[in-house]
Amino acid sequence: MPYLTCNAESAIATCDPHSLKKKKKPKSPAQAQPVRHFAYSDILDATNNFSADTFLGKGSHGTVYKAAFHGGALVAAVKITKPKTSNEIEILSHLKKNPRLVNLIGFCNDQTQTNNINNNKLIVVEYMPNGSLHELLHSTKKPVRPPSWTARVRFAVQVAKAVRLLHSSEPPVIHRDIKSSNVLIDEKWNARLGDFGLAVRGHVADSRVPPAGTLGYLDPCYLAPGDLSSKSDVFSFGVLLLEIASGRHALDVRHSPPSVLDWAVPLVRRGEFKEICDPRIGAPPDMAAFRRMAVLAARCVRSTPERRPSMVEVLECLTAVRKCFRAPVMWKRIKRRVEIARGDLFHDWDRSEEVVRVVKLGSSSSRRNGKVSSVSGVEYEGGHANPAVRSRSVGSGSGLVGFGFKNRKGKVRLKRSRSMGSPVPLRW
Ligand SMILES: Nc1ncnc2c1ncn2[C@@H]1O[C@H](COP(=O)(O)OP(=O)(O)OP(=O)(O)O)[C@@H](O)[C@H]1O
Repeated sequence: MPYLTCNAESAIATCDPHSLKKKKKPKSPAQAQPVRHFAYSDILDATNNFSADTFLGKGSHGTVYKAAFHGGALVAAVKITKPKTSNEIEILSHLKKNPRLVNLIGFCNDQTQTNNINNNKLIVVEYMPNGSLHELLHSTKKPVRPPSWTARVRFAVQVAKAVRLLHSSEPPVIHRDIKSSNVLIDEKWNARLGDFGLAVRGHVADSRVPPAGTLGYLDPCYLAPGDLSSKSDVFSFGVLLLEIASGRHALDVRHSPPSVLDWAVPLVRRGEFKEICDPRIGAPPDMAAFRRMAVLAARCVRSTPERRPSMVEVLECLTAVRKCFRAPVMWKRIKRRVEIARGDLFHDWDRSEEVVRVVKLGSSSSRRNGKVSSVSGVEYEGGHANPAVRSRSVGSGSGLVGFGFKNRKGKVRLKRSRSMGSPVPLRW
């Protein structure tokens, strides 16, 4: 029987039912299929001529439609993008299909036909029916409830698995655009990493691609092609982890500082972990495990890339955290009582209503009403009504767009957003 220790002060012993050997599940149809070539006419049929009711969404590089092939026997997502598509096909076709990725099903390079849509190539990927992690975390639509702690940690582990897989493939793949809107949720409510439009394959030292990524998630040390390493993905993952823990956007001008990173890392350094917890669901029952997760996130965003953990270490740590969160209910109850008895519990999460009930110390200090400073060069989600920054990718396989500024010769140069700041160096 394996024993799991969360930390020295609150060591708990748990029987770990998850370490028991699981039966290998049969592969999903998409995993078993080779990459297919689609005729443009089939795509037109499947998307009903790219009709409005098949429209799934629009990113900074293109549009995505839902496609039903063979009378609905195969439901997929068709992405029409200009600069990113070829790169995405190239990257995905070299990766083994994996349940943690939004896998490639096929593509259409029917030159004569696709001329109708400005020479765009089309990529067909697995359809993710439950939207993105960004929508789950930040949707204000009722009755959408924010994900529970168990679900959040599960999503974090699943994304970490996806990134570890990319970094350990031969040659390694660096995603360069890890963010909540690129984490899609499949039919079983599992997270998968998608959008490989900015990904780079091969040995990094050879890479000459200009820096690219999304404001708020972009590694501030990645300023030139030679700076790229897998640790840039680790940085973006750290920001994502803070977003998952706090429910705050990576950048949100309603807050000061607007960057989740600039706000959360000092709290981690001061040991104010409960302040980081998403107030909509309150502190998790296992604060020791949460602390580990928050410290891990802070280590991922360290200002020195070499001092950031590898994705192997990140995954190991998150897997341990997940086990604490999945500890049998009886153990959780006992631990919770101990925490209450010693005054360690700040919030009580009433599961039936999923509302935050303050048990001790009155209400938590508000972190939503801070003075807001503006962030230059960022786009607001849903126009001016919502000042949360819409996290759009910048740059492409061929150049950096949007995040930089044009000099007199018209060339785009990288501009560091003031709102990003550089992460506070950590001592642990
Ligand atoms: N495989 C898919 N299944 C279902 N919906 C998808 C799929 N891929 C993308 N979408 C949806 O389509 C929309 C646009 O996705 P896309 O990847 O082009 O842009 P993005 O990630 O939102 O932004 P950016 O291009 O800046 O990274 C998103 O809302 C996303 O949820």
